[in-house]
Amino acid sequence: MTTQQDAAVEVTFQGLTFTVQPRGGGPPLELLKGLSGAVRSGRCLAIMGASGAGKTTLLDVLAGHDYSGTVGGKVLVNGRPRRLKAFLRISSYVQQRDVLMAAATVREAITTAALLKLPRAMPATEKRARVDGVLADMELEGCQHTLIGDELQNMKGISGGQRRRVSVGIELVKQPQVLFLDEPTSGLDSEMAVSMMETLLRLARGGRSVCLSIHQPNSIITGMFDDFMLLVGGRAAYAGPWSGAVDLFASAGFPCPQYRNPTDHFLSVLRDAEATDAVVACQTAAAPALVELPSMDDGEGKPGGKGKEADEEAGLAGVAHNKGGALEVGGSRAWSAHAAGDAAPAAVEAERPRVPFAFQTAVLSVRMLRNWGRNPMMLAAEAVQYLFLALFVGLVYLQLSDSVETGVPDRLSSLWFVLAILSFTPSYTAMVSWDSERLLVRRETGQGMYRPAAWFAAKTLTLLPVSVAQTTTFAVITYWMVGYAADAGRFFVYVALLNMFQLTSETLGLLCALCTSRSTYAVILLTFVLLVLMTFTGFLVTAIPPYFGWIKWASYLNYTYAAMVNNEFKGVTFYSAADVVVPGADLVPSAVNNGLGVLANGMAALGLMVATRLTAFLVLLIMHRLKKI
Ligand SMILES: Nc1ncnc2c1ncn2[C@@H]1O[C@H](COP(=O)(O)OP(=O)(O)OP(=O)(O)O)[C@@H](O)[C@H]1O
Repeated sequence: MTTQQDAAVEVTFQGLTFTVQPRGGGPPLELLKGLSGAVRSGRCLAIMGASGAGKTTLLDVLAGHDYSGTVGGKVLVNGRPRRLKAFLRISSYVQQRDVLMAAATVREAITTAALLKLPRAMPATEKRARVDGVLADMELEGCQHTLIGDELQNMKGISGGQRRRVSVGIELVKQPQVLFLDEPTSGLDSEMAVSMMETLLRLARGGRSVCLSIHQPNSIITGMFDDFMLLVGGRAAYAGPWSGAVDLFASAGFPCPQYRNPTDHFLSVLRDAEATDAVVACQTAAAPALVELPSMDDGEGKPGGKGKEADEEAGLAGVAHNKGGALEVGGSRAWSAHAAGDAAPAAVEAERPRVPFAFQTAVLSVRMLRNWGRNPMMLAAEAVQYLFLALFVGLVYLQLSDSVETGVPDRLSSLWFVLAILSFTPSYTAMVSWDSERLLVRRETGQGMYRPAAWFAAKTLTLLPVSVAQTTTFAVITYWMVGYAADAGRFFVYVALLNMFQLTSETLGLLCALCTSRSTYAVILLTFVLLVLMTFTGFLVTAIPPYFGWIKWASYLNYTYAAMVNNEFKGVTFYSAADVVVPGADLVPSAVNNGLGVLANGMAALGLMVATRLTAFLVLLIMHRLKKI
């Protein structure tokens, strides 16, 4: 795999600036201050600097990753303005944090990436070969069948170094020509860090352009750098071949002491503001080769003479022509248009998924099912929870009588209690589940691996049978233990109403989680919404103030409760202490009786279930667009 070289791609940047508006107000912050350099084919550019120097920001901007600021300056791909959408197709970005599915094995994680990232038309044997190649390249063959795991979930798995390799491997399946990595060696011991660097160097030598940020490299690792960029406060203290860095510091008056790791020396010099200014001034004057941009007038201005293929790969061929078909590669018109496009975050388009929606949904469904299969305790805990709550309700209201004095109020409160349980339980479960998936969905949809709609469809498809099984079990136990009307028709209506209700609650939990950036906020929002809705079912408050009247009509709790009460009371009789027969219909409290029958209330509940689901779907799409998930 490392030997495959489609086309050499060189990314150059000149006068790159990045400015953000601080959230707390104040003047704009310039995080990158006129940086120039190049990520060259077959070479490895290492970016170093103290914490907060701007390494991640630079990688984000170069990789075209999601950012919320204004970019200035030029980013060229093989000498031509970068077209972000096309560039994302030929490049990959491995972020600092490993966001992986804990319940997948190493091979499964890379296979899923291959299925979703590679064209559907590619034969399965070829995809398998690609996965094998990645496993070999990343030296993961020995642990390919080991679970990735997660300490927080108490799931034993692969080591930290192997996790980093899996993250890189997931990006390598599409054989990117340019690879950006944010601190690929962080958290690894020195031996693993060296091994990771060797792997990356091998990839570079295979024809890729590799750009990485790094912290505290040891001398073996620094010996592997081809090109080097040293940042200090968003400025470049050095940008050029690694071999020239020591000389530059020496010429600025800061020679590296013998036997000292040069990178340690550089960082210690840059701690002093005056010394930093001296080094930056020296660097500006020296302008090493790395900074020089290829000639923009030269359509073949790229290494290896593979300009045409590389341009096509970068998607540049189309934009390089004006309306008349004449080349406009170096023209300022074309240039400024693209620079502006890159500067606007809204224009950042992720790589388009190349596999059909149905296939994405199928792959994700299999992964979700496998996740449940590997976490039997998760499913079992939920089942036990429903079972326990059903038995609890059954025992509290065991075999209610037909007495007007006791049976009627207890029936009303038991039905309300059942709904209270099915309001909180599924919604909180959905919220917790989204919280554990949020980062993974963000990374994968952000990279265009699949559409958010495919995730939503897979979630709905896989969740539905489980929810129905859980709720139906809950309904059967409560119905017969409590002793509601012994009538098959009423029983099935009860089961159907509870299933719709459970799904709406589950969706409401997801909706609250999608609308908020943190689980804490989601809990607050969901609790508030549910408590408000529960207040106005007619059970807790009989005379609802007119200004709150509208809540009742928008509440799925109101319709479901009214349907359940009508289903239980209408057409049956109850007995008072004086043995007077009272028709059940007369015992439905006026506050609960909303004037609609069982069917009409059920249809309203169904409509709200669909509406809530659609709203959650739309919010997911909007949040994805706004890069907020
Ligand atoms: N959106 C933002 N708004 C304000 N300041 C920001 C924003 N993003 C980054 N910064 C600031 O920009 C500086 C550079 O951040 P960056 O994450 O690029 O540093 P870094 O060199 O990668 O640091 P580290 O090595 O600790 O990861 C930091 O001071 C950071 O606080």
